[in-house]
Amino acid sequence: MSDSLLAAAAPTAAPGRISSWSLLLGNRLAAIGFCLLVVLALTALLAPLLPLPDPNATAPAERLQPVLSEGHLLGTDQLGRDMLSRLVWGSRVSMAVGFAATIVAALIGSVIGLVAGYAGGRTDNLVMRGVDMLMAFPYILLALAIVAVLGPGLMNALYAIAVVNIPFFARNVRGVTLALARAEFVDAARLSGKGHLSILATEVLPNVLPVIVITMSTTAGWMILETAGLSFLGLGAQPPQADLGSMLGEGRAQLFTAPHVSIVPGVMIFLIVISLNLLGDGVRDVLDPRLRSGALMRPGPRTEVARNRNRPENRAPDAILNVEGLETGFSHNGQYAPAVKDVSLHLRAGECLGLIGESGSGKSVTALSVMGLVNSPPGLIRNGAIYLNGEDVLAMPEAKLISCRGSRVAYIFQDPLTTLHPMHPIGRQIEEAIAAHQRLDRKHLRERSIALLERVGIPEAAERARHYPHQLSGGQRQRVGIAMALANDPDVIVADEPTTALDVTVQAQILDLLRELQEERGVALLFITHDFGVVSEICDRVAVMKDGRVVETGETKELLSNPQHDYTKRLIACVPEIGQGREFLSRVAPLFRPESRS
Ligand SMILES: Nc1ncnc2c1ncn2[C@@H]1O[C@H](COP(=O)(O)OP(=O)(O)OP(=O)(O)O)[C@@H](O)[C@H]1O
Repeated sequence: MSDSLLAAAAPTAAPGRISSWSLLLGNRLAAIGFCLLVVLALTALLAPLLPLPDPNATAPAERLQPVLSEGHLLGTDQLGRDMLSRLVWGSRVSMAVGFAATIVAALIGSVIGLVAGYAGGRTDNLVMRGVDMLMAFPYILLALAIVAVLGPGLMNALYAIAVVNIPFFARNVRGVTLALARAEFVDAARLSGKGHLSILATEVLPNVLPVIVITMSTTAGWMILETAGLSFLGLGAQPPQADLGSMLGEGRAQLFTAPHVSIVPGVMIFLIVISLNLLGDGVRDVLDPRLRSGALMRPGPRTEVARNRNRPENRAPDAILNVEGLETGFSHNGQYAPAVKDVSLHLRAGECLGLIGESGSGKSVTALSVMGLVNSPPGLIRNGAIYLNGEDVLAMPEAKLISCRGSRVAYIFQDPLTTLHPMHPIGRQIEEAIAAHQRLDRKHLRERSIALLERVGIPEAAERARHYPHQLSGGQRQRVGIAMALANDPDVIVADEPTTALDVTVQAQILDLLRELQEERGVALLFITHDFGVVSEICDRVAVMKDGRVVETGETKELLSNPQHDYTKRLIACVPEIGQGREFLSRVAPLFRPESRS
């Protein structure tokens, strides 16, 4: 278990607000980049105050002194000038030009990208073709051409480098803006009457900002290199003024006799660029709340399990799946908060257990914990045991757990459009699900996938197998999801609100299909829902969850006719009956006011 998760397993702390600053410095690499950059930038800024010799004062008698020679810490160059002094003054020039060019390119490029991506259509086409034309030239050739027109000199090098980098910003920002311009929260802002400028500034820009910052951080280093390149070619800093590129250029002739003359500015360029890149990554993480919470990090293959978890041994002997004392939570910045606590459930072969509760009560976290599918980070199973046919899933080796997914426990999710791959035909996706666990040749895979599609009620299955998810209706897609879950004859199917996104008639058909399949194959079904109507249709038993705990369990009929817990009573009261109308609303609304909640 990683350090952070060991920390997470420590006593629970209330999640507090952590400043962006401490988050940035908490990222070790970003902190190193930041400290390095501060030291380099301060040294460059304070160059006039430092006790350094004149960087341009030549001393032919002292030419090419080695590093650590008397009076010259970094030696001297071919004209006897002090390398340390030239390095500090040269870094000052290179950084100033690199940063200034970055800001100019970022400002102009981002505005172009924002306008093109937001406006779309013709404007986008026109603007982006212009940008493409700029990008079509090799950048160094373009920079050389600009300097050739404007004449050599540092300012002209700055303009040239800013211009050649504008397309990178424009392209990156335009790509993100294009997707954002069609996002629902932007539509909502439009509907609320906001103008284009205000939408761009308040809705789009904050989401694009991390992209701008990360592009700035990577291109700033790049631009310092490009400035150095132009100066190296004699088109940037003009003698006797030093910048890192011109120092490199001057050192070229002494590469073998006095390598320090080129190595010293080379190392400095490396340090500046690496510190910028490290800091840029850290800043991006702090700016994006999803990265900050770990939500965009690549999760591990299974949910982390605390080593010192309580592992209850008691379990229902005839159950195929036992969840005992499960506690799963999430840790952010070392602070752990449980999402489900002390959850115990059991499920027998051929039985359907409903898991019901309001949104956020912990149903999905419980269901995903069964196969270690809660993303870690930030997820952590801190306590409990999950027995599948008597074997503790949480103690299984990783390879075994992965092989159980789909073959012994399969999942059906709410929205098959997000779980089916949009680029592959559905038949192929079912074949892949089978091939993950069974060695079959192509012909048999195809036959089996068509048989499964037929079994779940897809008409003309052989033809439909070639269709893509977007060519099917919502109900048909869910049938494909069910076919995939059945692909390897699992013992348990976890269905996480499989009918919520469907209309009532399709919902009824899917429930019938699940019931039929369950009876036919003897599979155990853990059915997650908000809806007692659905529970009464399909579930043999039901567990009611509230605030991460199971508050009541029982046979469906018994629980519906004689609920014990207040919360269950309120949930049942919410099931409307035809013809109740206003009377129903006036009866139910007060039950869910804060003062009546327990
Ligand atoms: N990645 C996460 N980081 C932090 N908290 C999370 C994360 N995922 C879920 N939670 C929290 O866990 C709790 C339980 O969430 P869960 O998704 O299990 O609810 P649910 O009962 O399935 O709700 P719904 O019916 O809306 O799907 C919620 O409070 C949620 O905020």
